[in-house]
Amino acid sequence: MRKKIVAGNWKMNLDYNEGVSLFSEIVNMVRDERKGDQLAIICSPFIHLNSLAKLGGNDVKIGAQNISDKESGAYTGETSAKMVKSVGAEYVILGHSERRQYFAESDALLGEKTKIALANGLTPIFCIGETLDERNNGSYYEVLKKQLVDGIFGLTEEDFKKIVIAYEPVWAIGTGLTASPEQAQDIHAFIRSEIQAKYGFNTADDTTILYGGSCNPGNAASLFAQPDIDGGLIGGASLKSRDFTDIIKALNS
Ligand SMILES: O=C(CO)COP(=O)(O)O
Repeated sequence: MRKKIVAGNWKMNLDYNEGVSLFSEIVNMVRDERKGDQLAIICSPFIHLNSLAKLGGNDVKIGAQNISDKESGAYTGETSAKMVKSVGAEYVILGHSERRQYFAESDALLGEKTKIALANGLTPIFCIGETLDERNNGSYYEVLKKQLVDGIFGLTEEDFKKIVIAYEPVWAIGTGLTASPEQAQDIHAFIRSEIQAKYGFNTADDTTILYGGSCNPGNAASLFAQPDIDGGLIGGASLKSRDFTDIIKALNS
């Protein structure tokens, strides 16, 4: 049975005190709303991880938004998977379009980061998504397939079973333009069929695939009602405790 997940991506927002305070609110609210088999995750900047992991308990899990592709050593400014794991984080977002676009992260690099995350006991939330041009010129299935093949289809089946995938159309991120439930379902079914072709039915059926891109309390329920959408990766709305909790509630509707 695949897990239902709502994960917040705080991106580069909130100083330390603001982060701890928002997270405490989220934990208190989520505790009352979350059903036992559902997972709430907050992916914060590195600075917050240690404190949030102590506050979250079983109600809200913690993830990072990036890790180094190296184990350790003379890489000034980098943070390793082992360091992230050592403070109690369990997840890491990899392949986010902002990292692909602004930090030139390639599929090959992301493949390395995925392996190093898994080797250190972190669960990657691996993002893929097409740009507006790629949507308009009809190349998006090809683009998404390449991101899957070059990024994560090199994993053994045992490792692949541990990861979470997020479909985030770049044109929907932070724009207020959400993919319609039908558009998102179409892509999620496509992703699942590619996983099935590579790893077989059971692995495909068990893989959690999240939708991300202007997901909010008003549209979450109709997205999550689609058969291949298993929850969301939430940017802006994860910075408001009520909105984030309402999106978790939408998993039940
Ligand atoms: O990038 C996202 C989550 O990773 C989505 O961001 P928004 O929800 O702000 O569109």
